[in-house]
Amino acid sequence: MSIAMSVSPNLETARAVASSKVSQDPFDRFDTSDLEDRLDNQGYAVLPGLLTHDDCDAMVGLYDSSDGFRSRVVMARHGFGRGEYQYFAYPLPPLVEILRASGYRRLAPIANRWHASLNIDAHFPSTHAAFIARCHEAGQLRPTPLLLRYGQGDYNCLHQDRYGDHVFPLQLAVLLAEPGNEFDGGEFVLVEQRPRMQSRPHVIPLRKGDAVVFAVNFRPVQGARGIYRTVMRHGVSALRSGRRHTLGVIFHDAT
Ligand SMILES: O=C(O)CCC(=O)C(=O)O
Ligand SMILES: [Fe+2]
Repeated sequence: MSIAMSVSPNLETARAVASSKVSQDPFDRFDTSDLEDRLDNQGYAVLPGLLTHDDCDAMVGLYDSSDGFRSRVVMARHGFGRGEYQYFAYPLPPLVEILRASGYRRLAPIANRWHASLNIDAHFPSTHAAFIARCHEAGQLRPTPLLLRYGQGDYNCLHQDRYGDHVFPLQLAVLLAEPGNEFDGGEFVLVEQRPRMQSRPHVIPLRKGDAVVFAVNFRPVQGARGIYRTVMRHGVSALRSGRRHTLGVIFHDAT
């Protein structure tokens, strides 16, 4: 039996769809200034239907592939929660690559404005290739986009995805399964820690294919006496049933 025949038809389809040339930039449908307003006002923004259901299914189908990933993490082993994820290896699937390059291009001006408002020196170049070159020069060489998989009772503890000194302050997660149909529970949660105040929770309702763009580690907030920063963490509440997958796109690479 040839190697190709031993691969399941679903996996074959997933590979074909996920590696086919992406003709349309998924961000084209969205108004960047609206995205910017929402990020400024709340530290996150939902992009409804960033990916089609077919693209979501193709991404999920990649999870069981024996190649294309650099490592697999079982969350309970590290106290990260329950469930598992895999980091993609380079070269990334074309759809992930386009989300990373195009997402970065749209978010870099916002990241630069956020940093300027908080008097942080780091300035982000306009292309993702230039930013990744900077990460690689600093020894942050390993790709960070990932696929996550949760089953009943699984959850993801509040965390921040920083992987070295070079941190791009915004990231993206795409929900690849339909709540209420493929799973219940498993809600995306952001917690915002405000200086000398109690922390504020945000539960972000997402449907299959929706993306949430959110602050990696902190965001600027306009206060009565100037701009201050709040610390952001994200996680996922426990699934009551079913199976939930997400695609995470982090723009910096890891040491
Ligand atoms: O599964 C989720 O919704 C959260 C994924 C996550 O932590 C990430 O993309 O960084
Ligand atoms: Fe994360």
